[in-house]
Amino acid sequence: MGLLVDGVWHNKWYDTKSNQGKFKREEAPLRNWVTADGSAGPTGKSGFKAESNRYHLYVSLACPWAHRTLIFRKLKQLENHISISVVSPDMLDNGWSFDQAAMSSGDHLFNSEYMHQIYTRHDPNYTGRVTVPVLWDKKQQCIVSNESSEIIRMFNSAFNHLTGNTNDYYPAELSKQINQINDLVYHNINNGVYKAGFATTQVAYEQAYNNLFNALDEVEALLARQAYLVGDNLTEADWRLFTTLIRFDSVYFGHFKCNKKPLELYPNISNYIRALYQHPGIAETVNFNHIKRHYYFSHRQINPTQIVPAGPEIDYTREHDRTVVQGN
Ligand SMILES: N[C@@H](CCC(=O)N[C@@H](CS)C(=O)NCC(=O)O)C(=O)O
Repeated sequence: MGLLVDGVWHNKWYDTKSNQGKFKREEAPLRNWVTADGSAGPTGKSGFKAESNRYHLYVSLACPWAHRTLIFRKLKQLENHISISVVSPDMLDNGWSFDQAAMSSGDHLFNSEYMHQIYTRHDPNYTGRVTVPVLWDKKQQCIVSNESSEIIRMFNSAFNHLTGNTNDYYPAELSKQINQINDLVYHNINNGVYKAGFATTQVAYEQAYNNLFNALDEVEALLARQAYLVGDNLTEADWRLFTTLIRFDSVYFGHFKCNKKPLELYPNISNYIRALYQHPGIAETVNFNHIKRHYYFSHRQINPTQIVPAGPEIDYTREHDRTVVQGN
């Protein structure tokens, strides 16, 4: 784990000392948008037109942020249009790697050894963390974006003319409600588990833990009244929450000490997780080998023995009580 400074890799863990033991996630810096006609998106430059086989997605199957983009690639039938490479779950002194002996697919574009080489290919003097997911433009040989919440919005709509898939997970009339729930989920749950797990003071940990379980209680109450986060249709908000929930009992409960209750004990949340898991195409985007191996093996300051737990055994294919959504 580390970062690039002027294009040179430095092995360094997150700095929590300067922030009262709290983990603070940095903003992703590369924020261009692929659009249907190549015009500029809400941020960044123009020139990234949606074209078949022009873009490549670098992901980790362990990472909840990258998982969102894989889900949208699947839901929006983009698999024949956007190629992918999968990094190894082991994120050690050189950061994400393409070690095929350690479960990586290899880098299909450049045969690189490490993910940081993709960032320096984009900018030889790059400074910053080397995160996944990354959306790469094969035409201009540069990174389009390294922000998952924006990559899924591009996938949601920019390629519709190529795929004919017009399912909309961020419909204009629901955008306000979706943004609102995303806000609660992002700060307290998606990032909340990391704030608990990476905290280096008791106070910072307990604060994150309390915020996390309060937010889960809110979600549990909401899911008692309706099938999904924003009514009866699946939206982006559900997929953003799902990638954290599916990792919860296997990783965050133990490794990140988010152990008030496993999600299996929340009647509505557990049914909801199964409904999303069983949605066509989704189960094949979930890989518990990568997920467990990444966290338990890579975070040596949290788990110095690097032993990967054998359990838990949870059957996500069991029946659920959510209504099946047609169309989306
Ligand atoms: N804001 C980014 C966050 C991505 C992110 O933090 N990914 C993690 C993996 S789960 C990563 O690559 N971390 C490496 C690091 O922080 O050095 C997004 O949502 O795309």
